[in-house]
Amino acid sequence: MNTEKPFRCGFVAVVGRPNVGKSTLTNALIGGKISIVSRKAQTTRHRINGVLTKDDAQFVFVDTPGFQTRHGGAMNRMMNRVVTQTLAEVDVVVHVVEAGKWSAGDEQLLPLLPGNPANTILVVNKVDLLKNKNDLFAYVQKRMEQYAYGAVVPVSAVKDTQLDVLLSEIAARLPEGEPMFEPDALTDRPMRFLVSELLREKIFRLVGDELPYGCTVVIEQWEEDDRMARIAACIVIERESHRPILLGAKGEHMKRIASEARQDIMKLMDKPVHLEVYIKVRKGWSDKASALRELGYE
Ligand SMILES: Nc1nc2c(ncn2[C@@H]2O[C@H](COP(=O)(O)OP(=O)(O)OP(=O)(O)O)[C@@H](O)[C@H]2O)c(=O)[nH]1
Repeated sequence: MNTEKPFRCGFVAVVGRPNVGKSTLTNALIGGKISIVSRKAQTTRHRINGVLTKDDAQFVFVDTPGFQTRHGGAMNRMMNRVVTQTLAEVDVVVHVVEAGKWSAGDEQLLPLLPGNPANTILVVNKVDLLKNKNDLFAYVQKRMEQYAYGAVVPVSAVKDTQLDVLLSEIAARLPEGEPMFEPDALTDRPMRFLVSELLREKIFRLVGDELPYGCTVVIEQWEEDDRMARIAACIVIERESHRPILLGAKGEHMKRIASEARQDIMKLMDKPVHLEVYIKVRKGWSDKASALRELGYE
């Protein structure tokens, strides 16, 4: 008789209102490495945030595009549909909330959670900030009255508390199956590619709905030694009129894009990073094969 535990592999979505600690948690689970897969290489429609491979399970963390609360009306409804669909397609949903806190943003997510709650795990993050741990019980009880989560795991993503418990709760809910990715394949992606993807992600998140056409990010300078890295990145836009959108009032969009990207790149490279980001206009670049080649896109 074969008594070995079967290997499990599946998709996990981490959701929650802004600032509850989703990125911190995902990075802590993946082991500090941010792994991004090129969309072209994807075997699935989901955008993959990272993959964690253990002895008995592979966890494929996917992004949940569309969840935002700043749009009203039709836009919001459309966005919500995307979220609902993603959450219905993944194997496990991790709903992150902040210990002791519940706000309108949390409330808005409830109707989007899957109809069958057994594979949805409530993660109560930031328990390190709780003054009185006894309050946790009443807090969790309230959450369970709203939605019958399959499991509840209080954690601290920054202090690495209970993350192993969370992983085993997720693993138990993944379907049996062979790993979809080589254990190290994703972390071997060239660092430059990851950095440009990180920047693109920040741009998309901040001004994605306003920029009428996509823009591309080209890494123009890369100097690195054991102690630090100096990176210069250029955001190539198609029209001069897109520049003010990217810049924002007093350049605040660009500042935010660069500073958030820098934080992530530092985590990724595990050393201080000096990041310079500037904008270049390349008229109609996306139509021109030669321009694309020049920019490193075949
Ligand atoms: N004390 C404490 N702070 C935490 C914990 N997890 C995350 N944080 C902090 O909470 C803030 C938000 O964390 P993020 O991981 O950026 O949150 P997010 O949910 O990904 O936020 P969005 O990207 O805006 O959706 C950061 O300042 C984190 O350092 C935790 O377990 N304990």
